[in-house]
Amino acid sequence: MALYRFPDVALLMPALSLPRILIADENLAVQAQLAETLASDAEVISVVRRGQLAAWLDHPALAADVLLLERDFIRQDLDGFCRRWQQNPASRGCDLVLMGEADDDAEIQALAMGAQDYLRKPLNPLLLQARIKRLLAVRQQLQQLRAQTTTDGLTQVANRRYLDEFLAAEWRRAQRQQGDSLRGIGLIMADLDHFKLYNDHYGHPAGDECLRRVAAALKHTARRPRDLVARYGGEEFAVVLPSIAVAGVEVVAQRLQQAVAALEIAHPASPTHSRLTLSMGLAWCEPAPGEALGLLLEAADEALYSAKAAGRNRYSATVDLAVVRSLLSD
Ligand SMILES: Nc1nc2c(ncn2[C@@H]2O[C@H](COP(=O)(O)OP(=O)(O)OP(=O)(O)O)[C@@H](O)[C@H]2O)c(=O)[nH]1
Repeated sequence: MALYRFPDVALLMPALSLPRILIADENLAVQAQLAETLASDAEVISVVRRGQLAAWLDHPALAADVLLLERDFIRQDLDGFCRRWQQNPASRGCDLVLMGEADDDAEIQALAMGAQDYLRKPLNPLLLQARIKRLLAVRQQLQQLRAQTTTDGLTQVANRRYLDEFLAAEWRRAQRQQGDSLRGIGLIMADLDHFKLYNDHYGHPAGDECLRRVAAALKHTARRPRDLVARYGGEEFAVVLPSIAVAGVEVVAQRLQQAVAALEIAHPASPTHSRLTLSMGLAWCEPAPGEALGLLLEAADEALYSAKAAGRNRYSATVDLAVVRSLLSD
């Protein structure tokens, strides 16, 4: 599957729209029966050819919550399909339910292959509805739980744990896409200037409110579907920019700086500026096979340090890891 889908934290929040169920079955009578049974609980999409299924699964915007798959639809290599399904990050967010004959061995095999459930044919509409409702309810609970464990409680942006997961997945994706012109990853480490003095002056609750407003402004600014804003710790945020050219990183940094300036948060205790400002370290990389992700973080961190040392309220030049690599090998 060509396209990669890693949900933004906001997408992990409980969905407000109906869940989407993709039904892959060549039998039109079964399709009609399923569509009628599930229509009140889900948006139902019918797929009757294998090519259509691949197109749906490959397209992140069309992502489904559940794939209801007739065993014979895949024919010879059902086991291989299920294995690829589990390994592929693009399908990780979608539950797999197999349908087939009323046969214990087939059901055991389906569950062993990683399907969430097995529906026996001929389908009993009430049983089918009950099973799918239960699956969707569990799914929603898991999504809520995942949202809690991946979101920073104070600022509601991604937390450090999700950042690590996200960056590692993007890094691997870029490593797989050798030759792709847009496989560069930008990383901006942003730190509020003299935030200790802000806290000392206004108190911790005001400091917390300030962090919330800045986080919202960053998130509003880095808003491409695959951009990620995360709280790295304390008053430091990380902004990940997948599929970006090196020149784009500074453009985003400039916008982030403007967005924080536009908040016009007074900071009378600051020795450098009368309003709250950000310092940012910028790094960019086209990851080579085998290259460690830690280098990108280190580069952005060091660049942040130099932006602070140069007087704050500024961003560094973008550190291109290819240049660092060639300097190291000289
Ligand atoms: N209100 C509030 N403050 C926090 C939170 N997390 C970290 N801080 C504060 O952020 C401040 C960070 O201080 P420093 O690391 O010394 O840096 P700074 O004052 O921002 O100075 P520079 O980074 O050098 O510009 C400390 O006072 C922390 O207590 C939080 O969740 N809420």
